[in-house]
Amino acid sequence: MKFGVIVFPGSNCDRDVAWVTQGLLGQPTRMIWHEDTDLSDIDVVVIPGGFSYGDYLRCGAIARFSPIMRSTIEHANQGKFVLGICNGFQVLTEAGLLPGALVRNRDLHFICESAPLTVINSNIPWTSEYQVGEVINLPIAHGEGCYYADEKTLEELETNHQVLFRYGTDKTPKPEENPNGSLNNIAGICNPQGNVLGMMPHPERASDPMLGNTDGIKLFKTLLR
Ligand SMILES: NC(=O)CC[C@H](N)C(=O)O
Repeated sequence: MKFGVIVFPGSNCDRDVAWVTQGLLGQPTRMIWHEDTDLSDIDVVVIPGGFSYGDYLRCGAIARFSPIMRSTIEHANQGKFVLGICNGFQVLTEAGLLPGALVRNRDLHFICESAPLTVINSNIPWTSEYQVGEVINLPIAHGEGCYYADEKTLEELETNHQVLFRYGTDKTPKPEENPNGSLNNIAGICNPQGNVLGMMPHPERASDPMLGNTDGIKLFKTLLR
């Protein structure tokens, strides 16, 4: 499985992802500058976290116009894997590969902490090593992580089982366990086909045993089976 990690000006989690895919999992990994367009050798495209273009305008709103995004959309439309983490999730919604939007956190603060999440759907390749209802802890670090979508879109996400992770320790959203105000406590979703995943929490920051938490590594590992 060959991974491609996209690098925008302002990305800051690109090396962390490559450390997981290449360093920990031994998979070939290529860093891809956002002005490149060739993804022909890549199986899994990862859009990492960070502050692409300094978060000017809106997180991810400028990055989505980078040349590599046209190729990423083609890659996704061919049914191949795309993962957007944090700023990557914001870029995927801006690019229209995932529905909804990420807006300012409810309390208007940047949040940096470990968040409990419940796995809601383990029926797609990305999450198949987790159990439905399993509670995992992943770091969150964002200022615009509040997931928003209109009522119809939310309903579609729920009925199509596109919600993969919710904040909190229960499958049913518990408002008191919601760190950023995301509707339905949504922390991660996929497209209807299940090949494109976007999530605000950082699985790559909870993968190396040296960091004391490996709850995130299964997300990268499942694709290798
Ligand atoms: N860790 C990240 O990717 C941060 C994303 C974005 N810059 C935000 O603050 O919301």
